[in-house]
Amino acid sequence: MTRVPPHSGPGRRSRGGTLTDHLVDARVPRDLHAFIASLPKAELHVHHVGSASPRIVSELAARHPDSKVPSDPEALADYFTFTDFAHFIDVYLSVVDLIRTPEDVRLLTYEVARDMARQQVRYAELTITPFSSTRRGIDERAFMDAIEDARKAAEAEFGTVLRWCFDIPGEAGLESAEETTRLATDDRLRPEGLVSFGLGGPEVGVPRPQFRPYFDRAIAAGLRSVPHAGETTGPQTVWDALVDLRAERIGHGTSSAQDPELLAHLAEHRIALEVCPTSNIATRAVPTLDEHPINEFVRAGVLVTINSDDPPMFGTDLNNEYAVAARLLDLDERGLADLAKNAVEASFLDEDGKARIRNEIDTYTAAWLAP
Ligand SMILES: Nc1ncnc2c1ncn2[C@@H]1O[C@H](CCC(=O)c2cccc(C(=O)O)c2)[C@@H](O)[C@H]1O
Ligand SMILES: [Zn+2]
Repeated sequence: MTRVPPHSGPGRRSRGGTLTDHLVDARVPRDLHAFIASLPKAELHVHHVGSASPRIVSELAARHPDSKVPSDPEALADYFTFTDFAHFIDVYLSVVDLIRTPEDVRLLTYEVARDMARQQVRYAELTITPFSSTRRGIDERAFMDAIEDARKAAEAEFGTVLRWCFDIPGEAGLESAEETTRLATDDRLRPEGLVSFGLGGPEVGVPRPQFRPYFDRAIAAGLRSVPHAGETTGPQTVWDALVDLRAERIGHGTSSAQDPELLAHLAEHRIALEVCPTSNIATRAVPTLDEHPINEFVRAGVLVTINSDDPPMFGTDLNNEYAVAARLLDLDERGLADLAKNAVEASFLDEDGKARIRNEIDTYTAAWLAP
């Protein structure tokens, strides 16, 4: 197995910069960017289709000219500019429509793993929405085989360990909840890599409690509960995710900062927030990075993890999200290493696997700081 060398960003724009140039913050010292690039990491909140690189999306758009997704990378960057969250979901679904065959699924999954390996991601829990693919005609058995084939190839070739989170696209209603639960709990179908069960899509008009019976079935089948909550709605949505869906982690949880009692509860019970800073700006969930509540989370003692959500769509990658966190939290190398270890702690990897990555992080950081 060969380690994929770190590289500076997710790809090169035709005008010579990288997709994240406009986000790489000059206020973060260059050597911190270098430290981050080779820092071993774990990622807990990142979406399958949302991670399709511009190259993959362009290639698939060229195969399907009937799609409204541009095949030109330059036009694609403009296409991935959103006026609000609903607009983001529309664009997201237009990319979902490009994934039409099991081979598309396998290619996408393998290439996402390659991009992660380039950023020294040792372990990732990738959120997949199987309902969105099976309802568009991809055979369920072929879908599972495609993601498992890519997962095993990526681990063998890149050393990146992938696990799956299957999530319900909440706005698609209880039909999608039933289908997602069936795919996640039927022993003849559920893939070996499946570890958790989530809930994504718009939160407005999609109350969490209605999904309790489905999360009960998923948890009874041994899956861990990790719904999105508090991304575009208030702290009550986070409370509902904790109480009704028995969430062990919260996707985003941005509005938790509005409720000191909720922050104290999250901290006391070590319920991690899967924070995705640039996502929150790109979807307009938070107006500007300087207004992001990540500092409130840290001050309250909440277990904060850093994630990229849908990196190419948001013109970022995981390394850049760590650089954003370094600036917002004023972190040095040790602070960044602690962030990386938070994600390891909050992951559903077994204890041996956690110890292995934690040791890698500590060894790397010590070597970096050695005089
Ligand atoms: N930041 C995010 N916050 C929330 N979700 C996010 C985020 N990023 C990515 N997602 C993904 O977007 C999907 C949305 C899919 C969806 O809403 C929908 C609605 C109606 C029909 C269908 C369909 O497939 O027929 C799908 C979710 O499954 C989720 O995994
Ligand atoms: Zn998400």
